[in-house]
Formats: sequence, structure tokens, C-alpha cells
Amino acid sequence: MKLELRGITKRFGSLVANDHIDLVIQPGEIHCLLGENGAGKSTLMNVLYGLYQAEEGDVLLDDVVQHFAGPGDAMRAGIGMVHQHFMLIPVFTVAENVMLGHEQTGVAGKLDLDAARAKVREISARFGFHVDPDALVGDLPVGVQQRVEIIKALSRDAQVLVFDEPTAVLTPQETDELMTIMRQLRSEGTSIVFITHKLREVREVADRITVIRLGKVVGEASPTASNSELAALMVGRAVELTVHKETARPGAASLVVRNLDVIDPLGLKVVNNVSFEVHEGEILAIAGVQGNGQTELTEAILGLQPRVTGDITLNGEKLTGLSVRKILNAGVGFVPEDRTEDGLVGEFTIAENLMLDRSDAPPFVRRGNLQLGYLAEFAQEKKDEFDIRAQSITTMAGRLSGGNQQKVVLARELSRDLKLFVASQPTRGIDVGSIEFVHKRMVETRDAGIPVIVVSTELDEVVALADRIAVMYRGSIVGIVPGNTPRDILGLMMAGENPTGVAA
Ligand SMILES: Nc1ncnc2c1ncn2[C@@H]1O[C@H](COP(=O)(O)OP(=O)(O)OP(=O)(O)O)[C@@H](O)[C@H]1O
Repeated sequence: MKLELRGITKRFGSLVANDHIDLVIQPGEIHCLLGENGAGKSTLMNVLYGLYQAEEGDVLLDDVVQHFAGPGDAMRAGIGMVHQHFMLIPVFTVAENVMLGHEQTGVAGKLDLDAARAKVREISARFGFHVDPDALVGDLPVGVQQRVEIIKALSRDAQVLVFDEPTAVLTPQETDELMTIMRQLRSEGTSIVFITHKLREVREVADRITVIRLGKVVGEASPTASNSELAALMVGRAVELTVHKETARPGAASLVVRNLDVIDPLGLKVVNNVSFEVHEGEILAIAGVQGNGQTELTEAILGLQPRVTGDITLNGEKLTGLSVRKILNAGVGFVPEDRTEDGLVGEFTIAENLMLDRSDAPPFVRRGNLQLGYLAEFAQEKKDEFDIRAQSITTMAGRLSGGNQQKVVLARELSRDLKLFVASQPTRGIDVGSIEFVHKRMVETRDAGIPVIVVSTELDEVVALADRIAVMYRGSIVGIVPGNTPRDILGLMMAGENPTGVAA
């Protein structure tokens, strides 16, 4: 099926998110949409999926103009969307989820679950998905949940599939598997619209690339273009893709973690006897496949985990047992893994989010009065400095594009009076130009003598930033190695081996 978007214009108030966008997706091609944060990619896809109504322009399928009043219409016409935050019900099985919203009844009006199971098996076999129709979705790894979303779309005969930053939540291995799945879908004639900020992925699978900037199509790029060419097209300027940093000059051990255990709500030990130090003026990266205890470890440092034993001290002061508020007030900056759940309040403005947990102290509050003038000045400064693309500092955070939301969190946390900076997946969803900026800021933070912890599942990011790398596997640190350790060794360590013999 050929998909055409013709002259699509979508406004939010005075902001033109899509400005007369023309785009053709040919049958059986993987078409990448590239563009900086807030360029209008997700908005365009939401128009295509019937979630937004465009003020101008048409969606055409095989040259016939469509009128989508909602996603139901788009789905019936053969368009499927694989969301980044999956729309699945965790306590339902795969087959039940696939059937949901599209229920078929069999004998005596009963739900025909067998038909749904058969469909899952058929699609799963056709594409080599290895998905059990009777598995509970909540028990499945994220990469497999994503396949359930794909099966769901394909079970409704989707011929065009939209993937909006699908790899942001995947492990490197799951990402490779998804690339294979996309190629497989293409070979079966499915067209794919693929939105990503990761240039490696673009170069790996794209047949064609359209670049969008400030709501307009600015041109096509060739899939054979180099990373720096793609990066420049995406953000409209040359981008330094490697972080320049001097050799670290670490000072005294500042954060000291000793024999840390974290028990999760199910009683499982998710962090197991972890000990390490982070010195002043160094970046310690914590590498590992997602789900090996990194999240819980950072949460334990921040006081967000209730069942913790062992000791955590910062510059000699005990952090364990302190409230989150006290830990933040001690100068700990924290970028949580999930910005929408833990990093922001969507119904608050950008300015309010920038002072979120400092609302009881100067300079934001004096004698019980919110210092609105100061807040406006501070927020405008941060908006400019971090290049947060929004109409104004009073825009609701929930209305920002994903990458711009991430920048709000980073701007807030990096502007504290820091004694320690802990960042989980700091550049998730942000464009290459902003990654350059954030990485520079993190190196500057290090060079100001502050200990920095970066948790990242992106090896590129780990290697770019780290002075030392701690690799976690099943709740333990496999080893702590220098920042220039080759990737293949890191890969082995991420699977639990330690070829370097360096102890944790
Ligand atoms: N529901 C909304 N209300 C108001 N403004 C919105 C809404 N949705 C998006 N916008 C604005 O439209 C612009 C385009 O946002 P969009 O999410 O399409 O960007 P994007 O290219 O997908 O960015 P990213 O790479 O960060 O995900 C942004 O300025 C955003 O703030």
C-alpha cells in the first residue's frame, strides 16, 4: 500500500507543529523520519493515525483520500502504530491483548480466544517472533512486549507500520532483533515509518530518509550518508559526535558504597553486595543490560528504595536512612530513567518543573512567597541554555516533545549546587545536537570536581563519557574497568563473564 501525506498542517495555538508536510511512503520500504527534538515527527504520525486532526492537508492510501476520525479508522484502513510506551494490559495474556478492541465471538457468542491464539501462533511463526500466546504480557521482557504490539497490528492486517522511537527502551540485543524483524516485515511487503535519533539504526535499515526541521520537510538524505552528514542534516549544523575530554584528575573518594543489598517488593535481592567508590572529578559509568539492578542501585543512592542494607556515604556523611528530600538537599542531582513517571509533572509548566523540589527554599521562595520574577528569569535562562523548544516557560511539560521533556529534567538537575550527579539514561530520546551539549555539560561537571555516575545501556554513551566502567549483571558488579576497555570485553562482562579478571 502506498501512503501519502499531502500538505499536512497541524497547529497547536500559534505553534505550527507541521507546516505543509508532503511525504510519500512507497509499498515495502523502510522510511526514516529524522529531525531534532520538537521538529514535528510524532505530531505528523499522530495525524496519520487519526489521533490529531490536521487543519490542512490530506492522508492518501493508494491515491485515495482518507478521513480518519480516530485511530479505529486508521487501523481499519491498514495503519498500525507501535508505541514506545506500550498500550498492553500486563495481566492479560498475549492472545487476550491481541484480541482486545477487536474481539471475535464464536459459538454462543463466547469470545473466540482459540482464534486469537491461532493468529498469534501464525504471525509469530511467519516472522520468527517466538511469542507464546498464553504468556502473561507483564511477565515478558520489553523486547517481547514490543513484538506483541507488532503482532497486534499485523493481526488487523496493518500494511503500514509506524515505529516512533521503538529502540529507546530496548537492550542492544533486542534492538538488533528489532532491525531483523523490520527487514522481515519489509520483505513481506509491509511499509514502515521509522522515527529514531540513533544514526546507526538509520544507516542499518533505511531505504529512504526524510529530514524534518521546525515542522517542515527540508529534504531527503541518502542511507549511505555518514553519521556526521546525517547529524548535520538533522539539526541543521555540524555536530561533534565524539566527546572531547581531558584525562580525569580524580580527587578523594566522595561517594562510597559498601556491601549494598536492595530487596524488591517481591522479596528478591535485586542488588547484591555491591561496593564501589566514585571520586571527585571522575565519571563512573554503570553499564549493563537493562534490568540487572542498575535502576535499583541509583534509587538506593537517592533514598527511593525502602529495603536497603549496607552503607552509602557522601563526603563522609551517611546517606542511607535519610529521606529523599534530605539527600537532594545534600546536593545530589538525579536524572531518573523514566522522565514522564518520575522526572516531571506533566500538568505543571516548564518553569514549575524547573523548581519542582526546591519550592520551600530560597531563591525560589522567600518568607513563604514564591519569587515569580526570579523563577521566570531562571526558567528563561535554562530554556535558552538547554535549547528547550517550546513556546514559552509557561508551556505545560506534558505538551513538550519527548526530547524536550528530557532537557527540562537535565536542566533542573544540572543547575543544582551539586555534590554528586547521578544520571540514568540521560540522553534517552534526545537528538544528536542535544546529546553533544549534554555530554559536554557532564564532562564540565566532572571537571568542576564533582563525582558523576552515568547509568546507560548505550555502549556508545558509556565509552564516550566514562573514566571507569562498572559492569552490572544480575544485581552484582562483575568488575570495574578503565574507560577505554574494548567493547567486546564490555559485552562479555554484560553477560556475566569477566575476562579481565579485575575484581569488583
Ligand atoms: N498536544 C500538544 N499540545 C501543544 N503542543 C504540542 C502538542 N503536541 C506536540 N506539541 C508541540 O509540537 C511540536 C512538535 O512536537 P513533536 O512531539 O511532534 O516533536 P518530535 O519531532 O516528535 O520531537 P522528539 O524528537 O523530541 O520526540 C513541539 O513544539 C511540541 O511542544
